[in-house]
Amino acid sequence: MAKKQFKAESKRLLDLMINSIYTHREIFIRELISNSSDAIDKMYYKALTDESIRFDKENYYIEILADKEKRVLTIKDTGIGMTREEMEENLGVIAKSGSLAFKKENDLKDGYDIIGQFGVGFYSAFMVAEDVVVISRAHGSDEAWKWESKGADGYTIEPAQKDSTGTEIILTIKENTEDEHYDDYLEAYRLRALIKKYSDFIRYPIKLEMTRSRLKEGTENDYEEYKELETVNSMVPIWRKNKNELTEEDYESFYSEKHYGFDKPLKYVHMNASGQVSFNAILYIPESIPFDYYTREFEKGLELYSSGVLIMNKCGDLLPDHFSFVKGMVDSEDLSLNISREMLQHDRQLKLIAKNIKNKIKNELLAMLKDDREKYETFFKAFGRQLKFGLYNDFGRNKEDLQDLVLFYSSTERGMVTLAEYVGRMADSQKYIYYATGDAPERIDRMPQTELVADKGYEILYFTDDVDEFAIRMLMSYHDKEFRNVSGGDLGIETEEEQSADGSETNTYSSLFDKMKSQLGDKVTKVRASKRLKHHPVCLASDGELSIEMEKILSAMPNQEGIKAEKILEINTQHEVFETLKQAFEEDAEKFELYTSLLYNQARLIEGLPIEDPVEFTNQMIKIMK
Ligand SMILES: Nc1ncnc2c1ncn2[C@@H]1O[C@H](COP(=O)(O)OP(=O)(O)OP(=O)(O)O)[C@@H](O)[C@H]1O
Repeated sequence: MAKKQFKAESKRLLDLMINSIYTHREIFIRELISNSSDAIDKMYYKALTDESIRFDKENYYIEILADKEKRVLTIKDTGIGMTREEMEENLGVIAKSGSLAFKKENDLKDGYDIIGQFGVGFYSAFMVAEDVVVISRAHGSDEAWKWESKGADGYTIEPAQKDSTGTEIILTIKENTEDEHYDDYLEAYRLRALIKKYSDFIRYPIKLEMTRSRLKEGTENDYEEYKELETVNSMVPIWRKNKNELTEEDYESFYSEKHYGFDKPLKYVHMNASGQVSFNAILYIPESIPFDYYTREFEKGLELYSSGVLIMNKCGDLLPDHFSFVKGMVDSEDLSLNISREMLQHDRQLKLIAKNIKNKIKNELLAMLKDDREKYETFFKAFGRQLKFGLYNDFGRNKEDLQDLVLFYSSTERGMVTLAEYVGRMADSQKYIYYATGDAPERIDRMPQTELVADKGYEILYFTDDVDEFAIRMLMSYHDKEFRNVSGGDLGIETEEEQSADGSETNTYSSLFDKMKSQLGDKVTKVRASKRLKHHPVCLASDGELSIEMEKILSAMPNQEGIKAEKILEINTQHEVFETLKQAFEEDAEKFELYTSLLYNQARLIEGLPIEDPVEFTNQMIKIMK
């Protein structure tokens, strides 16, 4: 029998195929199963137009058998098979796809499931096999043919024996090497996992031969091994089913089957989109935070399928960072896959799908916020931080998507509120949206800086997360209402009369304040009479771009230690302590110095800032206690 040679280009191509197209050897099984599925599909389509063919479902399946001793893995199907010519054309010419040709000839529109299109998948078998035999009998033919190849050397075709229509691919699996454990592909449990991973939604049964053991008949503890075919794949993808037929339990079991999380999903969304781009998606919002969510190791993304075949485990491009908590899958036939089917060409369709998904998640969250507040707050507890990071990132580019989804603790409502709710409640006289920063609501409640705003009866948003103030600064305003830190300069509250009174107070005591300032040096930029303090003698404020809270956060980061907020020491001139201070200013320089230092340190303590010299501070306390 004459050995036919691959054309020179084909040889190189085959070499490329085997060594560089695919990153994971294991996908050979996906490729061969997809071919078998295509071959059965072709029978199905033929039966649609040819009355002589009956398509009885039970006769169409794929079988996978592994023989460890002989190192042989066989993939059999009852599909359309190949004639001798088809073998020549499809297996002898790389990048020739009989499946694509079939799709074109039969004018199959999108929506049909034929998977093959590049004419290369078959050769991935050479990544794991040293020898590949294909025995096939075409539909309507009574002869069978055997194709055999060891790779780049070429192939042979000869007559063969086969009783029924279909194809058998017989792989002699390579010996193990230091780097690669080829034996894996002969282990039933491993094969089962691979089939589940890549080909779970192939529409025809994939039957895997499993070795099991049972008690020998007539014996009490004598076991024997036997072989049994087990259907491994789920076949009908849940996302193709009619939504009305599916129950909450169906979605929940899909969530756990796919290992999207160990929790119960808080919400699921089933999308069937058509139009500019058609795709199906099942998305989940988890109930609890994955343990690695707020770490660098966390990888966002959705599973991506094309015609039911897994293309990517985590396609990050499908989700914006601020919705990175979403789990689930997308299936679309409109994607431009690259030849390895492992990646997508950066494509318009994918962008369109991502945009649709983003809008859908946003709307679902808004709906949850409106209709099920308790659930939304559970969600926000877990992932609210990520939404706030989203507001801050990319220079606030996503604020339209996110500003109505964030919640903050409210001083008057004693619970979480939206910005819209806050603004809706604002009094006519109120110019700004006020916020205060601190570790916890209870601590912020007691902050002297909140006194004036709270006394006016205005609501204050409590920022307890590191990211809050940064996010809000990026947002700048909400529906034309600007944000104001209660510790900041102009609070827009005082009447003109009050303002000039405060101004004149600062003037009245200017020499006293100057003296305090010169003692404190660079520690503060200014000492002034406070407009906001009611019951406390002293506080720190900052007028500049950077608040004291932001300084705390930034200085905890590496290489940011030098960042300082402008600090202003504010003194309550109505407080009785101020009387003592005034007296000391007139009469006792040493006492004045002591009081200035103590007041400054108290202001730092209230602000949650460390005291620069704790020993000196306690010595000073002892001095006044004596
Ligand atoms: N099990 C099979 N039964 C019938 N024909 C097959 C079978 N396997 C492969 N073929 C034929 O061989 C051709 C080449 O297969 P190959 O896997 O290389 O490419 P493909 O499936 O067409 O495209 P892709 O590279 O996108 O998978 C197929 O198009 C099909 O015509």
